[in-house]
Amino acid sequence: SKRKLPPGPRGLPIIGNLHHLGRSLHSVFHKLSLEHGPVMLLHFGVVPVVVFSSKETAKEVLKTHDLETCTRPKLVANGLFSRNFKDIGFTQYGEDWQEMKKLVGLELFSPKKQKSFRYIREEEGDLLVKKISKSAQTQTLIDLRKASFSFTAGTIFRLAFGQNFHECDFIDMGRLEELVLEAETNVCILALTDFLPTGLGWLADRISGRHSRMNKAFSKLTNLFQHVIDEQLKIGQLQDHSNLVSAMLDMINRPSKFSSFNITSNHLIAMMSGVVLAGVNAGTITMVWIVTELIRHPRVMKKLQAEIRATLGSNKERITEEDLQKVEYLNLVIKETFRLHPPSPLLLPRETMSDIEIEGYHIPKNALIRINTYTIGQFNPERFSNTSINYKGQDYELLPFGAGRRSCPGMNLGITILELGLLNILYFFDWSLPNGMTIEDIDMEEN
Ligand code: HEM
Repeated sequence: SKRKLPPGPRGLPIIGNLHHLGRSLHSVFHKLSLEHGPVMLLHFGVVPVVVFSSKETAKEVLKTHDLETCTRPKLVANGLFSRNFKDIGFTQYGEDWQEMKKLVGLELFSPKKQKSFRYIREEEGDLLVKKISKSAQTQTLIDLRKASFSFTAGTIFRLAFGQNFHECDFIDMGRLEELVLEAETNVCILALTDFLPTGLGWLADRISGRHSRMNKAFSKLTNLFQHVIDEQLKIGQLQDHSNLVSAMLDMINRPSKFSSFNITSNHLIAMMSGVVLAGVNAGTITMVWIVTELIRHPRVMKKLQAEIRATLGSNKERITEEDLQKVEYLNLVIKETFRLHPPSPLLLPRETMSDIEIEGYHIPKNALIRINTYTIGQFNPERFSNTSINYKGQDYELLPFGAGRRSCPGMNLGITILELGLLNILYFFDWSLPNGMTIEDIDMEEN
């Protein structure tokens, strides 16, 4: 009596028509789901992909069937990026993942660590203000993406890697951003090996140069991380565990003291890559969308700045973390932007570990699952004022950090960095578009 999954469009027609559906996978899924409904079966080559695009079905997957769907598929690009699945984000569900999660819980995200890193976040906020002030004084344009990247990456690299990239002699921020973007683009590539029958896809990826492009992008990032590791080794005092990298190096050097989990240098590199991709990109993207939406809605921008300035007082010299979470309207703006522009619009891919049933549909074992939070956001235009809906993973209409076992472990840190950056940007500066540009000129399509 089980219902069969409703098929989406098949094969060649979709390949021929993809370009008019959008530049990104999520905009393609969005448009298809408008036509085919909240549960949709697609065929990526020989692999069934099931897309869920409603809050009800997202809850079924992420809550009711969390345990049966919380592993990750072994996609080629993800494996290359994560040194054969040695990070947290792309690792299959099991003991290694649990150990890695415990490790970051202790060495990066614990309340004690977060407290000890507070000065780093605040200093990076000061630096952001200093940089923008310089441009303001000389009336030079600001590239907000670069400024946001520098702030977010600067903060996360310092607290996770113990490396200050603003004062670093082996790479500058601009080049770092290029490397991260290149890695990000490549980790999202769907290799043909993943979806074509054995051998055929493998060959196609080699002939097309796809495989070697991915490898090159990731090895550039690895070279950079090797520099960071060398610096940490030079500084020594690894046993202090003053950042995630030094803690992991200590565990690699003294395995008998930490015998429960055999950490290798591959875990370390994979972990560093994961932090860059998950933490730095999501934060930067969110900051850019928030300011973009504020520029497009000048009334909201004015009201927000007035509230921030009234709440914090008019003569502050610097923003500190005591100022966070005081401005309720900022929280609303963040939630609304998360709804419209979730930085990870399809979450990370999941895979069913057994047959399951959702809304009467039979989903087979080993199916690839995507949760389309982008469409869920577009389809639930409930406003958040006067509601208790939040982004922490209990409300399935708003899932910027995912939900369930594989949800984002960096949520609190990510929100702290985001709010600190926004308060600095909005308290000290007024913003407008470059000369001659109007709101209509802003390209809102997502990559
Ligand atoms: C605004 C900031 C951030 C947003 C919006 C965000 C969003 C997300 C999302 C959507 C996922 C996938 C969840 C899923 O598939 O269900 C994720 C996973 C993850 N995030 Fe974040 N993230 C942010 C900041 C951070 C930071 C600062 C870090 C670390 C420094 C981080 C580390 C991770 C890791 C390690 C995972 C993989 C979890 C797993 O698979 O078990 N994130 N994040």
